[in-house]
Amino acid sequence: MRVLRLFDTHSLKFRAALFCAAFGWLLSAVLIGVYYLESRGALEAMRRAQVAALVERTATDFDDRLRQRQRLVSDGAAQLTVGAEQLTRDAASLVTRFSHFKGPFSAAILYDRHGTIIADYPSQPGRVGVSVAERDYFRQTRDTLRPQVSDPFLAKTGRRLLVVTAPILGPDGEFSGMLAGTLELFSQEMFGELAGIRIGEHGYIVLLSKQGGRFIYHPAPTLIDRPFQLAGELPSLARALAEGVASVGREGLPDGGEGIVAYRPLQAAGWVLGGALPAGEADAPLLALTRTLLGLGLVWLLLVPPLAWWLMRRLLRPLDAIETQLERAQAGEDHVPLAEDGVRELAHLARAYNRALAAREASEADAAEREAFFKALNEASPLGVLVCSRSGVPRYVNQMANTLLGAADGRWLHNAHGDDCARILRALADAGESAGVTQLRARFRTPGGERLLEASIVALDSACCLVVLLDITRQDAEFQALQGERERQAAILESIADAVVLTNHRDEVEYLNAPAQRMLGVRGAGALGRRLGAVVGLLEPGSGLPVGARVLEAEGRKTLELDLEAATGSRRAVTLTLSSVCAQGAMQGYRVYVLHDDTERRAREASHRYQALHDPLTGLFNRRGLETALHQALQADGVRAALAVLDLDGFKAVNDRGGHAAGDLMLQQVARVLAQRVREGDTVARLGGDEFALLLPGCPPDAAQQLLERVGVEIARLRVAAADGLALGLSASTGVTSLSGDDDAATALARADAACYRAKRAGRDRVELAV
Ligand SMILES: Nc1nc2c(ncn2[C@@H]2O[C@H](COP(=O)(O)OP(=O)(O)OP(=O)(O)O)[C@@H](O)[C@H]2O)c(=O)[nH]1
Repeated sequence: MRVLRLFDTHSLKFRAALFCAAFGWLLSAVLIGVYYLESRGALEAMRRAQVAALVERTATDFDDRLRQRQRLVSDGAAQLTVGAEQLTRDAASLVTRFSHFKGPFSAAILYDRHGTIIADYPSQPGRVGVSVAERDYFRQTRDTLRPQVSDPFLAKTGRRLLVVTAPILGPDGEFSGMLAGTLELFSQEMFGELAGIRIGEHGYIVLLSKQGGRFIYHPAPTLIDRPFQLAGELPSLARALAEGVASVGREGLPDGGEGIVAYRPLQAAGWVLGGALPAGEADAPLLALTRTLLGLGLVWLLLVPPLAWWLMRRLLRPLDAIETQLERAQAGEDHVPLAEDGVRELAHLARAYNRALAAREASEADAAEREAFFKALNEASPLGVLVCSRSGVPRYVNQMANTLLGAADGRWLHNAHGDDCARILRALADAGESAGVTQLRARFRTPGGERLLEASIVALDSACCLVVLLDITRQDAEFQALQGERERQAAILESIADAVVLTNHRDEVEYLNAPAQRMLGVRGAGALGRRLGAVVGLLEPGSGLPVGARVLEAEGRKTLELDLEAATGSRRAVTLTLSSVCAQGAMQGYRVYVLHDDTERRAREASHRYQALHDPLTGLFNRRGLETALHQALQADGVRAALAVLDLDGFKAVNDRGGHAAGDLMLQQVARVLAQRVREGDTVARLGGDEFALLLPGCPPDAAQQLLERVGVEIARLRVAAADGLALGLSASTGVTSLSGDDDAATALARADAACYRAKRAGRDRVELAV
């Protein structure tokens, strides 16, 4: 079980330890990898340097030895400045000069110019007379006249020999022959040491011929002089041969296998000295290192998890303390603050827990205090407060709730009316689904009588509801009474013919009766809540300017005549009676508008006014109309006007011959002529019979006279038909006067009338100015 707990993948310790272990593994893998690669590089470099150094050292040594011998032979040849014949003749004695060759060489040999051995020292039977004309070293010596070192060759004695040559020149510098020193290739003085040189344990030195096609020396004697194919993947050897430079690398060995090789050409002979360290030996330290690293890695692999686990346990130990504390706190034991030590994050956690603990204790104390306060409040509350389950089982009932419900035994729903009880139970069950408060009214039969209670229900949690009960029995009775009163008032208002509109303190329509709806051209619901000014226009008659209720109140006018423009755009004349509701509280600022439709009355009055001032036959003003206009003109400051009285001539004859209808027609035609000739603002009146008058404000007498003369001409052209078919005409006599400031209507008219009379007497059909 304990082991299983170790591998709890949800545990923080397990995860942290796993993370640490994984990190440790990864880090160590990276370090080991880097170390391995570094070491491999260093070992390789070291191995290459080792092989290259040994090859270089050996090659330098052999180069020195060969050069030393080349110098010896060259110096000897240089001392023999003899012609070919002399050389052949004195060869036996000349060769003895080179007795000092013994040591560095095994023998000194003289050749004639054709490559035939002519003398040797020490003498060896069978050597003199042998021809080397076809050998490379002879041809090259002869052709280049420079010292040469031959490739090793197998002598008849079975020994492997080497020849170092130099040309013998005659007095004229011609080729006379050749001096050579022979030496055994594997003598101690030359390459005999090669067999003893080792690179590491299995590494060895080889010597390759110039073309690299065969081994001059190889530790395996069977390979010596055996030609081999230079494989393409030996770049270091190829480079050493082709470019004559030293090179080192890891590649195939000339004798097969693979390893680290180094090649260095011998300058004196043009051969190539090579060193080879087989890969097996070269890589042995690397293999050992790899094994060591793998071993260490394995140990680290096994060691890291327990280490990480141990470390995490140590680091997270304060977490166990926190867990224990929290369990104790949950079990209701005393709250003990956590120690705020350990790693910083856990110390922060402990500090945060301690703060939360302190805050919780403070809020618990606060809650307890508040609970006591609310309990006291509930007991003293005029509201019934009840906490019950969703099925209505009470858990807390205050004093007032018991009183209101009339049941102290907890069966508070027992007294509720059947329907109401079911509604309350449904509301309790549904409470909380919509976050708000559910309000309903329920009737209860209590010992004190029937009660109507308003219950506000709100869910406290998934199991409990709070019910607040308010006794509204009396308010309901009052409301019912008020409702009845309202209905009565509404019936009265609906039965009267006038429009009644009630507006509130913001001038918004609160009520309007059916006549008002008709008059305003709106339906009740459409106008309610809108400002009266937006629903209907109350306009001053004549000017058409809007009139507001506040203006009317400010002017102290309660009843006045207005024009009403309805929402439909139609206008009508109304009499408005405005009264403010004299009440404090909710109705303050309310106004009642009573609108009486005055259209007919005002039309009738207008007709009367018109008839009183106008002549019905011609539509012109009558005498009273003229007198009114005359009176107004005389009252104006700086009066300046002309007044004309015009009387028709011979009208009686028109009447008599044409009949009364023809007379009326003539009168109407004359009226039209007069009305057409005057300006706007002038007044034309028929004073009676065939007598007319014109009041021309602002018109000087001369201009009036001229105007009326033109009018006279037009009147003279008028014709009406008589009964006998004849056309009847007439003329007009006119008297004109100017109004003066001293005039009144009568004197002015009399003066104009007198002028008219004078025109008549003067022969009619003319205009006379008053004097
Ligand atoms: N058709 C018609 N005749 C009317 C009306 N009022 C008055 N009369 C007649 O008009 C006539 C006026 O008489 P006079 O003033 O003598 O007529 P007159 O022929 O023009 O005479 P002088 O003015 O002297 O030129 C009378 O015969 C009236 O009966 C009316 O409203 N219609």
